[in-house]
Amino acid sequence: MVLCAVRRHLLKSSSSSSCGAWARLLQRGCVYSSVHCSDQGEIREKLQAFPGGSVDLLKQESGIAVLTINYPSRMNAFSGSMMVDLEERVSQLESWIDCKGLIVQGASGTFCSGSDLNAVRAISNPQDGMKMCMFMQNALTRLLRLPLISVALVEGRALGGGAELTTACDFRLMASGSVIQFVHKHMGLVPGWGGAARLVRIVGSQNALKLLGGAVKVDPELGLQIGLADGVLEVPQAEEGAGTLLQRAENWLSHYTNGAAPVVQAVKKVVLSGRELPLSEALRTEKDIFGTVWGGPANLQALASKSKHR
Ligand SMILES: CCCC(=O)SCCNC(=O)CCNC(=O)[C@H](O)C(C)(C)COP(=O)(O)OP(=O)(O)OC[C@H]1O[C@@H](n2cnc3c(N)ncnc32)[C@H](O)[C@@H]1OP(=O)(O)O
Repeated sequence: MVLCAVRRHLLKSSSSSSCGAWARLLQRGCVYSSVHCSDQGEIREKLQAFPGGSVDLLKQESGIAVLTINYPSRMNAFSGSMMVDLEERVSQLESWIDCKGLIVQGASGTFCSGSDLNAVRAISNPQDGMKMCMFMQNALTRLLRLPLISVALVEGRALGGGAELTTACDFRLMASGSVIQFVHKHMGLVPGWGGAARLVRIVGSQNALKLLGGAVKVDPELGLQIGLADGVLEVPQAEEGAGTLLQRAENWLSHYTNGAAPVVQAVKKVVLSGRELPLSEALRTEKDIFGTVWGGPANLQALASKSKHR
């Protein structure tokens, strides 16, 4: 119910800024609206029965947030309570007015090894499996639709649901030695957190079929070649200091997040509507979003500075 209220608030504030089509797109953030509202409590309760680890959010003054998947003793696998945590962190990001960027990373040198297999074994009946899948589809769809530019910083392994999580970000940066692998077939599964639908849009259906059908290990070189990776970062040597990989990722992301928050957010919104809406609706949405930045502070400042684009 709380989540529904947040969403209503978001929709209201989006509509009042004359972005009706954008508001409708946000509304689509709930892939399964019944999951989002009425069944939410029941699913949350079931997921909370499998505790462990956490998903941590650090919002920085720069407008860049860091989301950390944190369960090192299980290679950052998602326990049930971490799925609920993730959804709550996404809600917090949805209501962050000054957001510009997000880095999604794993704790302790590895990204995420998918679902916690202990929880998977305990909820292996199809009904509960589908509810978990719908919950994660909703959370990850809302993550991808945030009005900010997101990047998955993949260090170590991103396996199964962890590989799916990388596709819910706008970009993927692979650290040297890292691997993204959709291991689902080896587990007698297919992606269920929306990872297949998103993968097809990122690498095309031929490559997606190869990656899923062959459970291919994607290293940084292959990642760049097929467009799954947007960049490769060298893992810094120990003497260079802790946290340096994250700093490198922040530097990389800053090329896209420099500038005023409303403009960065508008960039993401026009791209998202272009990708998700039919052309006529996307054009109308683009016009509405254009209206929110035209004559705005960043636009007026740029006009006053007589800048040349050399
Ligand atoms: C729709 C979602 C579908 C899914 O995500 S299904 C899950 C897909 N993921 C997997 O199957 C990953 C299975 N794990 C592995 O392959 C290996 O543990 C992995 C990640 C390559 C790491 O190998 P190693 O470096 O040799 O380390 P290790 O095996 O000793 O693991 C360290 C501890 O972490 C645990 N762990 C790793 N992945 C886990 C998982 N997904 N769920 C639950 N526990 C997991 C592992 O059991 C081990 O724990 P412990 O030290 O034996 O208590």
